Amino acid sequence: MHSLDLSLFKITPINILDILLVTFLIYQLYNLIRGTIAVNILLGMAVIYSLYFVVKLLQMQLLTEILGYFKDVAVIIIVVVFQQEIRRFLLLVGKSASLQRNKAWWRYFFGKAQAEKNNYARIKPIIDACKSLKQTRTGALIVFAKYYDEQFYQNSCEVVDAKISKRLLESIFQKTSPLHDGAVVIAENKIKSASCILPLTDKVDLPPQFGLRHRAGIGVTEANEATAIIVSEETGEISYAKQGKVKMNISFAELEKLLNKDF
Ligand SMILES: Nc1ncnc2c1ncn2[C@@H]1O[C@H](COP(=O)(O)OP(=O)(O)OP(=O)(O)O)[C@@H](O)[C@H]1O
Repeated sequence: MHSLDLSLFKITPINILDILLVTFLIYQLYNLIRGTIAVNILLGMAVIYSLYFVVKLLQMQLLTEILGYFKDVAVIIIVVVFQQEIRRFLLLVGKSASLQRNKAWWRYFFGKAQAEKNNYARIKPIIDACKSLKQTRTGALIVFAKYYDEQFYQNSCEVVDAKISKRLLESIFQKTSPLHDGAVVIAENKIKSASCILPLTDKVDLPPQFGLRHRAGIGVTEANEATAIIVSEETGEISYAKQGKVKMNISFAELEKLLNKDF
């Protein structure tokens, strides 16, 4: 009599770690594509994939062959269709880790209080500018890029490369300024560029009052390791976008906290 080979079912700590890591990766992937058009594309691919197995089972040769071609190039299709999501995922895995490390070193050498004081001096002109933009109902989009990807930003931007100041931010977004259309990008503690045309998010579940400015603010945080402040021209409300998610109508105290953490 044959005995059942139980070695196949042996669960080792490595197997558990493996399963946990795969679950974590699937969860991260789900977070990245949740609410985007990518979910529909993924569903479409799953339907075609299932169809392939059904027609193969039914021995429908012509359809099996046609769907088989599709199955063979599925990896290429995934890379092309999901390039934004893959880019975001890789950025998430790689760059944030090194940034956290830099912050930790700074705090280790100079102490937490000094680090926070230093940060407040950096973010104060931005908060002051937002206050004034809100008051005058001037639309604005300010992006904080953790890494200034020259190729990504410079193609569609005017180079500024100036010290961050309230008055400069106000002047850029003045309706009569030639640079007011588009976004300002702040990186490496400088206003690096203005008038940037950014990728729009393809999210379908956004509030109806969100137009192109909000879509661009969210879109840039999906494609890059960046956060964005959006000041609505219509309502003066301030929104904050990070990793494709947006917090609406935030207070200045909240904005300060968020910038302190992210900038
Ligand atoms: N791709 C883009 N990248 C950066 N900025 C953009 C982009 N598309 C539009 N904008 C900016 O958004 C402005 C138009 O905003 P729109 O009224 O459509 O947005 P909104 O989200 O409704 O914001 P608001 O509440 O300020 O009206 C443009 O004048 C331009 O400055």
